Amino acid sequence: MFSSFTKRLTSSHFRAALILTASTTLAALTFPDTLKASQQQQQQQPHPSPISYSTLRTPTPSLPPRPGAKPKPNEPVYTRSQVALNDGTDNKPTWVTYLAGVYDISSFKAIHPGGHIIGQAAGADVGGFWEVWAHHHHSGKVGGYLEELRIGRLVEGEEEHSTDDPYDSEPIRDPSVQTIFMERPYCSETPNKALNSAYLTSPSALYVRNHAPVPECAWEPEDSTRESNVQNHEVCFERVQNGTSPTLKVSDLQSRFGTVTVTSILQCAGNRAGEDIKNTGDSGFTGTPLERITVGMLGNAQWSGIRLSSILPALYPEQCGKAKEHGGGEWHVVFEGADGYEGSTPLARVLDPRNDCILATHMNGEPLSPDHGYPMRALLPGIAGARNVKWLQGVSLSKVPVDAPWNEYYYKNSFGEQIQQLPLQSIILNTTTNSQTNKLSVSGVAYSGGSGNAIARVEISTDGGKTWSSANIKNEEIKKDQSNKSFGWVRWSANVSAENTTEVCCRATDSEGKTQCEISPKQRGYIYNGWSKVEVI
Ligand code: HEM
Repeated sequence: MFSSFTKRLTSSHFRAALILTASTTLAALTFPDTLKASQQQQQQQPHPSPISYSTLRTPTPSLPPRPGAKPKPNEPVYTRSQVALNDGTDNKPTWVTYLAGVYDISSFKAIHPGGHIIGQAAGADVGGFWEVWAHHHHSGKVGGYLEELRIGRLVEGEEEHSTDDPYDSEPIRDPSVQTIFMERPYCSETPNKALNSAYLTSPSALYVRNHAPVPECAWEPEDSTRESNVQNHEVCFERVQNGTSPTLKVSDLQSRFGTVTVTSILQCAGNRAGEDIKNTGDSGFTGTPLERITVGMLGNAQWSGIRLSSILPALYPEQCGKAKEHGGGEWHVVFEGADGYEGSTPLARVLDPRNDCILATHMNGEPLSPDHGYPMRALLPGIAGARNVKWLQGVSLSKVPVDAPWNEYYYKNSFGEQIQQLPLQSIILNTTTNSQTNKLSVSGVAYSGGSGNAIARVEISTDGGKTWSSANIKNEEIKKDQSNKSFGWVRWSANVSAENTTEVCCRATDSEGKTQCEISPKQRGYIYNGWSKVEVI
């Protein structure tokens, strides 16, 4: 899936990053038709430079390259052409280079957490790929592998020097409205104040979890052409019938299937990762910039787009018919982003009209912003953010979940299952003590996650959960639209006595009577939903 997608990449960013830093062998293997054209295009054409988003683009600070593994005494020395010969074909070993080191990844390929795409660097340098998949520069795990895999060094002067920066055209972000964890790939959360200030979260404040640079399709020009570019955006629906893969324009999809607006939270599976570590011990987040995640990888918005429950049966009647007969069966919907990211979600979930799954083009009435997937993204209410693939350019059905790293290695629970549905949740966003009345005002949000059930009550405790009092839920501000369920959040507030109060906690109960537990089970650091607890100073 990934490799077929890679051939369809249109971003000159990606091509440039891969081509200019990888060997000719690699480039010829991966992008046979586009290599020369792309290089010429790079030289001849500056980046598109209209106003609005594009003039606001700024380079993000580059990361220092990972040091690589130390040279071993008397280690062999190789030329780049010798490395290129060992590209894993015809039973030859697979070698790669990084800085001056030569590495044998023949056995490592099979256990690489990023999956088989490591093969794209066979016989060549990994540096350019790691500029795109910059997690290699953050992860504590990569250095140890490099030590193990090192087999020699390059002759002096043959190291690769990256000439292109895939992160040089990121959208500008206002650091005053987001808390930034990583610049490459950009990753941030929304501060409590912004979450607490309105029923709908603004696009500029909404958390961002990118895994690679923002791709070229989102480098959008002037405000005047944003809407028309959305209409002209194309999505490839792979192997629809008789093996054909039609590419359909958004405007065609809209006129055929209509558009709807639904309200839903969007939440990263790693939200509350810091509390998870505090309450249940270390996780994969420990030691990474993401261990600082608090409660803000979350937001609530009105999303407009086309229902997948209309599109999929029309394009994939056979599979959808079977899925309906057998309660969903084995099929998965695979979403491919223009950044190389992929995710999949069971067809049964996406096909059920009650689940409000759409291909979204607008957030709160405006075209999506570059960081939130312009011109189109998957929006699967109640499903972890990681599956709501941004910069959508491909949709397909598969009998197995997609074998991308974000499905196979990341975003899985302790049982090795792909995380899909978000849990019931309530979060305290503000506490204020009034010293005159000796009252504590508490406010926050609650939502039911994957079930889409209404929130029946939110309760507050100031004695560690021995006694509870009900909060006031602001049901009146829920926006009316075409939503079939309650995937949006409710905001709530409460006034409790501040007398001897050192900590306040909250829990939510949904319309089926399900209530949050004090501490939720360990899920490899994901989807923590224990009571939200805040110290009162
Ligand atoms: C010597 C070569 C390589 C080593 C030792 C290596 C090692 C790793 C490790 C340890 C991780 C998991 C990091 C963590 O979870 O903390 C990872 C993830 C990943 N790797 Fe590699 N890798 C190599 C080459 C490549 C290449 C050439 C590519 C792309 C063509 C690639 C693509 C990825 C991707 C996409 C991920 C998922 C994380 C992300 O979103 O960036 N890797 N790799």
